[in-house]
Amino acid sequence: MSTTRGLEGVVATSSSVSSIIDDVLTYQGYNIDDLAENASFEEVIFLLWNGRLPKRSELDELTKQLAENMEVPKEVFDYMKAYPVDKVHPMAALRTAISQLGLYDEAADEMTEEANKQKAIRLQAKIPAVVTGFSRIREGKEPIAPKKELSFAANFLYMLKGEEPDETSETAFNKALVLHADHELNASTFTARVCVATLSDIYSGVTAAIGALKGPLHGGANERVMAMLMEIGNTDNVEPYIRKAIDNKEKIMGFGHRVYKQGDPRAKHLREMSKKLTGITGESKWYDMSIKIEEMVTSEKGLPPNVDFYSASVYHSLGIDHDLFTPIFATSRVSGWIAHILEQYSNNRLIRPRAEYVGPEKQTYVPVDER
Ligand SMILES: CC(=O)SCCNC(=O)CCNC(=O)[C@H](O)C(C)(C)COP(=O)(O)OP(=O)(O)OC[C@H]1O[C@@H](n2cnc3c(N)ncnc32)[C@H](O)[C@@H]1OP(=O)(O)O
Ligand SMILES: O=C([O-])CC(=O)C(=O)O
Repeated sequence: MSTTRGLEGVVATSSSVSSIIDDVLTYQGYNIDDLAENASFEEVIFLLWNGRLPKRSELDELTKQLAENMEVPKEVFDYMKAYPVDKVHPMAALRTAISQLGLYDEAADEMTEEANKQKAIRLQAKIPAVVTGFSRIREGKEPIAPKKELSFAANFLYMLKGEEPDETSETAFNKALVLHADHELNASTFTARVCVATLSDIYSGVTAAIGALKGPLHGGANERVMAMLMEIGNTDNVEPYIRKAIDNKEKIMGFGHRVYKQGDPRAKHLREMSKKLTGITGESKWYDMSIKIEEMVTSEKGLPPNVDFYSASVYHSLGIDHDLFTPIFATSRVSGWIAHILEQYSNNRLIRPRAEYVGPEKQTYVPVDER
């Protein structure tokens, strides 16, 4: 038996949800550049789940179903109020709350295609209320009920802040949601597929995926990019800070990727958004510092930025708390997880690879008092 560390380059399934070929990312064959410029997040959800873009009436129907399912059972918020909120990371709160949502879904273990599609809508619809509700509760405020007439992106920002976003913020947030929606067999999506391939339910699959996304080598990197920018503080400090990190062989958050070698095609959109939004807020230092870091890490380490690098200054400019960056990633990525979960169910086989045994052999049991 031979092993490949971290399963690098291993093709573990076939999928028609999204592809990365020669550093080009497509969702169901649509280039991400095209979608980022033109699509609403609701259209992308439909695309990922159905394999084609919706007609107007289909988009209206999905939007209506999402709006009707956005509210979260009161028990979920009551339970959140009992969390040690000042110590709990929002990703941990999200992981628990999504698992808890399954307790209040009578169809949680119903495995028909129709039941799973309905649960998919309920999960996608409720995740903004869960993320924003926790954010409000930890500030000692009540969660805000969604407004049915707002877009998915606008509703998220509305429920977070209590006021409807301006058009620039809504457009930027929608674009960020589109850019994060799916990404082939990344670690959290693989986790979701492994989980549901046992024929476990969709809530278990999404809960497991949230756990995987939380880690700093995956979705958790965006929050840490902002922590790095805050620590650096200003453009003059970039050079010595990054030099030290490179010399000490430290991982620089927001750089590198297992699949992309020339660069992550999502980063350029986020870079543009960062430039625009930091210009509007009058805090262009976050963008200027990011550009300087990118120049240094790219030229000295040959590592281009990934999706997490510029999303940090984008979300910061939208006035979002830094520890909500990864839950926002999850709010978008749940659409991709669900697409992969439904695809897995439709052609399922248990995922159970092998491990090469490298431990001791031919051991003989010795009673505990004789060891
Ligand atoms: C949405 C996402 O998940 S995008 C990724 C988000 N994660 C991050 O931004 C965290 C920082 N980046 C990383 O840790 C890595 O680049 C990963 C996890 C994304 C990819 O990891 P892998 O494909 O396993 O690459 P691996 O970690 O083995 O790195 C290969 C080499 O490049 C170096 N390297 C990779 N990324 C970085 C980085 N960000 N900073 C410094 N060095 C790096 C490694 O130290 C290693 O060097 P070595 O061969 O001298 O030991
Ligand atoms: O594909 C990966 O390994 C990580 C990533 O960029 C994503 O999940 O968006």
